[in-house]
Amino acid sequence: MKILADQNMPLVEQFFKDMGEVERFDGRQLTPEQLIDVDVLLTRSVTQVNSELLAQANKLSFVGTATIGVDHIDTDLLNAKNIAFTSAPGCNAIAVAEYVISSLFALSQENASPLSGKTIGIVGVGNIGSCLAHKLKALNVNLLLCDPIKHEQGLLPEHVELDELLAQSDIVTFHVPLVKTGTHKTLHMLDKKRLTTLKPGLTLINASRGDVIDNQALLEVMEAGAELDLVLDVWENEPNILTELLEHVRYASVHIAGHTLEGKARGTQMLYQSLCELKGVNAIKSLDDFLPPPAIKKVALGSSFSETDIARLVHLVYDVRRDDGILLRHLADEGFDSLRKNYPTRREFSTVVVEGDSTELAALAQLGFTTAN
Ligand SMILES: NC(=O)c1ccc[n+]([C@@H]2O[C@H](COP(=O)([O-])OP(=O)(O)OC[C@H]3O[C@@H](n4cnc5c(N)ncnc54)[C@H](O)[C@@H]3O)[C@@H](O)[C@H]2O)c1
Ligand SMILES: O=C(O)[C@H](O)[C@H](O)COP(=O)(O)O
Repeated sequence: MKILADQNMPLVEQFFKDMGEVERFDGRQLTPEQLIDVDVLLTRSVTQVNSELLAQANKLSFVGTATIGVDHIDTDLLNAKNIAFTSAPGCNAIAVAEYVISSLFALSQENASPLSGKTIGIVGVGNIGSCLAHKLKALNVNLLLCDPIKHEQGLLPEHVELDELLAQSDIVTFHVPLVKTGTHKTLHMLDKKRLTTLKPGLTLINASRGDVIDNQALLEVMEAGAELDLVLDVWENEPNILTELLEHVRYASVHIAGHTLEGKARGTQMLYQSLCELKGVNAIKSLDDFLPPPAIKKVALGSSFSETDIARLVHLVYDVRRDDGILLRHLADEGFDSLRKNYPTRREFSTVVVEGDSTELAALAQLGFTTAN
């Protein structure tokens, strides 16, 4: 079996080497010719899987993307060609939720404004939105949730309409898929009209897809003096982003919110599990077989613990300002894709064991840390 995998997908050889011959490709440069005689194609988000790419795919029986977003895949085409398809729902939910929490604490610190008591609106309450909501409940904030699809399914009675959520929140964070048409389309969900009505002081976080916010319109409202705190991980037209927007953004990163070591590796593992299921073989390999130990393994707490201390602990594991600095200093000389490819290792909160008898231990466990008395 010939397996073609994106060069930025970790642990492919470890998971798949017993199932076939593994070859790597550059996600943005894959050509139709490279798919001749290939049985399995494993991608990340930058490869457009469409009729043009599959024109010469004579043996392809399985396509997997190690991402939750599937806007780069023509799933109808795969269906029509009887090619099995799988994505990796939830693989990076923890990573993105931790990116948002790191951003919230960084803003709270820099604005000298405690997080406690703030109203946070979450738009899109799927894997990421619900993981984030669960973690935020540990932090004494008010939550507003917007997901009309879940609401229609009877799964989110507390759903708040987007415009009401934007008006009532101090911070709004987007976790929707990119949907270009239909009643619930998310393309330019924040268009010029909505952007001009946002209240001064609002924090906007986008770690979903760049096209959810009209970037040109955002630049125009910022240039016209809008007082918004912007945290942007995703951009329209990646990798050729609107660089003029950067000077208006508090924390800017290169689409890495989901790029913890665990988040990316879980995506590979989920594709391995799906292919094993399709081939009727036991999926005996697991992430624990391959992940290295973290640099910081254990932290001991004192007996009294404040919000500032939780922020310090979060930033000990991951401070979003590290990634902001990398983008600002190196975008021009390295380029967007290269910064993503060479992203420094980031681990999840759960890799750190927090010891102590503080009453805050339960909150830290809910945030995702491993705790021990
Ligand atoms: N920046 C990153 O690194 C990164 C990482 C992971 C995912 N993402 C993006 O985030 C998106 C969400 O990820 P997820 O794992 O939570 O996906 P998910 O499919 O589990 O959840 C998406 C949720 O959005 C809801 N939704 C759809 N249209 C909506 C609308 N118009 N208004 C409000 N809610 C709407 C859906 O009902 C669903 O509950 C992905 O599709 C992907 O594009 C980005
Ligand atoms: O949709 C997703 O899961 C994420 O956006 C994903 O992490 C994107 O990153 P990439 O696949 O390009 O590494």
